[in-house]
Amino acid sequence: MARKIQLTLLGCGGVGRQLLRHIVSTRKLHEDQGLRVAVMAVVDSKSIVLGEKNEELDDTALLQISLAKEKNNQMPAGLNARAVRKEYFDATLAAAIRTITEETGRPLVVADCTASEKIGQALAEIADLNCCIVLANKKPLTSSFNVYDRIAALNRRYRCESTVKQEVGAALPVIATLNRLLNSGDSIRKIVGALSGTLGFVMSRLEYGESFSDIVRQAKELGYTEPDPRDDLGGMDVARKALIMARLMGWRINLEDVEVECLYPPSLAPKLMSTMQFLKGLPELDLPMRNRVKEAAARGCVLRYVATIENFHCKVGIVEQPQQSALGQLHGSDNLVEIFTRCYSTSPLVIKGAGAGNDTTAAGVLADVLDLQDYFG
Ligand SMILES: NC(=O)C1=CN([C@@H]2O[C@H](COP(=O)(O)OP(=O)(O)OC[C@H]3O[C@@H](n4cnc5c(N)ncnc54)[C@H](OP(=O)(O)O)[C@@H]3O)[C@@H](O)[C@H]2O)C=CC1
Ligand SMILES: N[C@@H](CC=O)C(=O)O
Repeated sequence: MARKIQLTLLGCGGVGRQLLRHIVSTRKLHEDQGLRVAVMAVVDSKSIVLGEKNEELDDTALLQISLAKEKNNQMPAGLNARAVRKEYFDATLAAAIRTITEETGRPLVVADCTASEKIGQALAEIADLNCCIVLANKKPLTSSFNVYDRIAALNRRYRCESTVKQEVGAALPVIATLNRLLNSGDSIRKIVGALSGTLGFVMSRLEYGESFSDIVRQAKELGYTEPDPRDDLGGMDVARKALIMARLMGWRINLEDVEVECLYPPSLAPKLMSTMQFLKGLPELDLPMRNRVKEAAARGCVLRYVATIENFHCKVGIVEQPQQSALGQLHGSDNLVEIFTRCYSTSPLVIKGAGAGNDTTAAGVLADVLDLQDYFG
């Protein structure tokens, strides 16, 4: 009898849809390992789809959901499912999760693949229900300590590898590495990293003379950017990743404490225009960016968007790097993290690999879900 990991998926956008496909395509692999990922519910911003009679959603339903959300952003009609409730509110999310755990009498993994800020409160309530939580969404871990502490209290029953290094799959575990270092009593002195697939892609493409606005558009098409690319270009996405690492080290700091360099002017801010209007306005940044790249090149350097975490301070912004340095050599959406500790003092522990993308992020989420298998008897 296979060990069943019950899962509820929150968010069925680029990452969530891909996660459903990964779950279906890895059935045989997991079966051979005596495991089954049983998707009990899929939730988007408007509805929740639950399996019939507390049963999991079957693979046909999972693929139908993934396809329909991709095609027209709607949950499909005529599913073999118990309920599709419209007008779904975050306030009822924890109640729905409680019902699933009570009715099935089994624990549940809740995977947050939304980009929602508001969902943090519901996740904190879900954490109180003793569920396991997996996050691709960085916002719940970077908002108030009321939410953070309740999720963090789950200890080994929450996983967030995809928030920091979405490409981990199973290969580049930054969070797991930090946890191992901390648990072994090593002290982390400094972390320096290029943590954004989008900004890595943008900075390295600028070296080939492409225009800033074109590269950003490509990054969006490739699924590297956040739903609103201003989260990336404004530095907030990198700031959140830095904050997640800082809080993991026990620092009681907030997003406002992170020093952030924003790459677009206030005239293009979200409160003034939509994402589409922003993309249209981006060419005004082409020339200043081109000049900045040229000036750095005259000094034998390239531009990289770097996070530095040191002495209870996090800073994210563009830094000129010598072309031959490890950061200067990064290409495309590759990310790189250098961790300096008592044990790794002169030669840092380095983690490097391919950057953002829905496929790799979903694989990272799935790896985190499977990592929780010991909680499912
Ligand atoms: N793409 C990448 O490379 C990486 C992404 N991430 C993170 O993964 C997360 C998902 O990204 P992505 O898939 O691109 O985002 P999308 O915007 O494509 O999808 C977000 C999904 O969340 C749903 N949603 C929004 N609010 C709620 C809510 N309150 N309750 C339930 N569902 C909700 C949306 O519903 P609806 O469909 O109805 O609009 C949508 O299905 C983000 O937090 C991102 O930062 C992390 C690492 C890498
Ligand atoms: N937009 C992010 C995606 C993952 O966090 C990035 O570009 O790195």
